[in-house]
Amino acid sequence: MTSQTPILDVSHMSIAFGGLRALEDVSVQVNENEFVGLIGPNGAGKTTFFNSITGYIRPSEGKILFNGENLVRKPPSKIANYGISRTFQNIRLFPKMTVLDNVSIPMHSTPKYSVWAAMLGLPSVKRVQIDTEKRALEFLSIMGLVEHKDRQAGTLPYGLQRRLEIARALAASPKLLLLDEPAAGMNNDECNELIELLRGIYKTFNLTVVMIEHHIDIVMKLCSRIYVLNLGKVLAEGTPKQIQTDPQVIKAYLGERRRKA
Ligand SMILES: Nc1ncnc2c1ncn2[C@@H]1O[C@H](COP(=O)(O)OP(=O)(O)OP(=O)(O)O)[C@@H](O)[C@H]1O
Repeated sequence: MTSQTPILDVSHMSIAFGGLRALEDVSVQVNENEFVGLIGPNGAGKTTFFNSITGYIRPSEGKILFNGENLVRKPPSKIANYGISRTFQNIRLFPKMTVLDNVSIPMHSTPKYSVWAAMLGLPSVKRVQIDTEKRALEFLSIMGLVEHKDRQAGTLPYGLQRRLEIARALAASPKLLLLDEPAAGMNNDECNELIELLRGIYKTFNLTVVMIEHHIDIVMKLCSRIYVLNLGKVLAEGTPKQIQTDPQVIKAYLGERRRKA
């Protein structure tokens, strides 16, 4: 890692659920424009790590700095406004709403008009709504979803719902995008398409990305650096090559996945 100030600086963070230490003394630094992987066995604490950054779980110890701002004790809505968006392991869309509306909603989180203007139906409100729809369609186009724009989100095949989740996260204009198992449940072809899509949006939107993923080939292809969590602790950190050849990582995680593959 270079010596620049990290955009995300998590230091000595611990989280316990009753007697279970889900995270223990975890320190993770991510530089601007990095694409970082977070891997590890089931129950290692990866999603808990995302939940703490996004304000869903409060750490018992440690600091979470984003662009120098301490996120600990801040509510999820405020953290989202700082420029952190995420997707969820269990897809969280509005299933009864259209695909287009699912992407438009995050753009309304900071409306560019007053309540009065909206109530009076002023032309400025209409203009903002047209702009919002145009931008939402652009995100759908990037994610290959335009042809499905009028469908109810819940009726999309699983792989497309995952893509829609990413489009939604992008619509909030994040600086930092947290992807929680974006390839879960996808077949090989879908995984290959996802790699290209993620590579594209990472470059186009100048993003910083942290991705949890069990498909190791996806992590190895996209990430320049990887953290490995095991039993709530950072087991290793390094380049894909370093991680793939680390005996501790092979023992705790990669060996098991290779046997399954
Ligand atoms: N809200 C909660 N209450 C109690 N225990 C929890 C809670 N959330 C997570 N845990 C526990 O904390 C540990 C870490 O869970 P976490 O979901 O972060 O793991 P993970 O690495 O994301 O696993 P997976 O790869 O299976 O998604 C697990 O033992 C889990 O059962």
